[in-house]
Amino acid sequence: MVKGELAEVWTEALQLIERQLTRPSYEAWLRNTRPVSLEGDRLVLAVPNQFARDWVLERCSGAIVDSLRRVVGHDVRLEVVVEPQPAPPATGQVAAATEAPLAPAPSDAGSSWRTLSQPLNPKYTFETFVTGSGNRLAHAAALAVAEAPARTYNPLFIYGGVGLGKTHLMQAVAHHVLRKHGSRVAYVSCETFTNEMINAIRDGKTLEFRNRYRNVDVLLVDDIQFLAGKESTQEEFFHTFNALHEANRQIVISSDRPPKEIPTLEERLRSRFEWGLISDIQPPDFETRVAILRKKAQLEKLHVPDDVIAFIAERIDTNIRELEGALIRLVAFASLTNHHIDLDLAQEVLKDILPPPRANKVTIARIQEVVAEYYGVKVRDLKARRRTRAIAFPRQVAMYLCRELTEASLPRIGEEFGGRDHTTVLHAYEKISHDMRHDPHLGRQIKELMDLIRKG
Ligand SMILES: Nc1ncnc2c1ncn2[C@@H]1O[C@H](COP(=O)(O)OP(=O)(O)OP(=O)(O)O)[C@@H](O)[C@H]1O
Repeated sequence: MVKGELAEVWTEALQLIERQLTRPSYEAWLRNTRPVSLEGDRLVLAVPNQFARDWVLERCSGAIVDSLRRVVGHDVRLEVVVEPQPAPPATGQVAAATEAPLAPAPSDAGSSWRTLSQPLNPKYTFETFVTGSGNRLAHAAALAVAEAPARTYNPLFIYGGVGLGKTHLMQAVAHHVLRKHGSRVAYVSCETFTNEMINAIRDGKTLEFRNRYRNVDVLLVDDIQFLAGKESTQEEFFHTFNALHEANRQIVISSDRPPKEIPTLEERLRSRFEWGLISDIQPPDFETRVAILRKKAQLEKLHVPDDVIAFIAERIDTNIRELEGALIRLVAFASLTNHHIDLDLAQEVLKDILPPPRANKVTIARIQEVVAEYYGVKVRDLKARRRTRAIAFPRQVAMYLCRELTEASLPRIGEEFGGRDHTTVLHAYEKISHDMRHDPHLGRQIKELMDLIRKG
């Protein structure tokens, strides 16, 4: 398997493995693994030392093999080798991190500066971030902050559900600031901040810890909800926040919920988080999901037909990580088994990971299936360019039902019927509505079809 594909497969597998292990175990042992090769059913994994090798083989080979089976669709034999150099970070997010993540270290900061920021994923930039109704405001605010740190919203607080792009957006700010201003940027997860603080206390180096964090131009802290219940970390973060804010430095924070819903967050911190701008990210709508998949395919130079993209986008509607995961799984499977990617393959390969269509959710695909069967034509014909009367009528009925029973826009319905214009859909809708009023027989057919479609 070529390197890029292997990285993708491993990225997806890591996301599944992560769910099966405790966070500290995952961070300690799997974060620094590197996939070396996957030939046939043999996966070679590199770890930094013998201890890690023993641990991985003894404690998580089951999780690894199990996750890989789900990604590539067959059993995999695991081989772990020791690679003494520090392996490049290989979590889902940073698998391909190659560029130097930090701005040039200020001469007085020395090596401690280098250890301050976590590595950035080179792919998480504004250029690769697709905007849509759910994230437009958060994107605009992040861009404004990146363009002019500490001059617009300070702090910027971004919150949203799992896998909706908070980390991507935070790191896009970091990349942009580094590139444009060459400033000192620190991107850390709340957990890293906490761990570093604990270590500093243990090693009697609290002063150094403070100086490091209070000397940056832009501080980005991811997943701040993990401050909940950690009193001394909250205390420390409070002072860091004040020092930076007073010195007119930019602070960007992300969380899975708004400040007032973070339990046991001290009032003084909560109110500070609310000083600047609070912006949420909502799940993407269908068009944005399609655009994200297209962008991903384009960035990875993958050819994925439009109907396959629409199929995945229709079925995964809440989590962008899962959306991308489904695409990667499909591409990996097709490449491993030398298959051409089409809708049949997508349905087969993704059947275990896609949520079942919601019982009461009527989709365009469902309407097309029912109408085609009812009138004895093929779904393929409904989507074809042909205009014969025998097909035109069921097609118009199907378009009418799509407009009545789904929330899809006219252009989107047109897209699903062989890329027809939205005016064609509107015409079909008006024609069938008109005919129904004059033809009770047609009225009964439509009613019958609606019942069949809703039965699911
Ligand atoms: N608008 C977008 N355009 C392109 N890719 C996106 C977008 N939003 C999210 N992604 C991709 O989806 C994946 C998950 O995003 P990310 O890790 O930023 O989510 P998150 O909100 O931080 O999740 P978590 O709550 O688990 O920390 C990433 O691969 C990211 O690149």
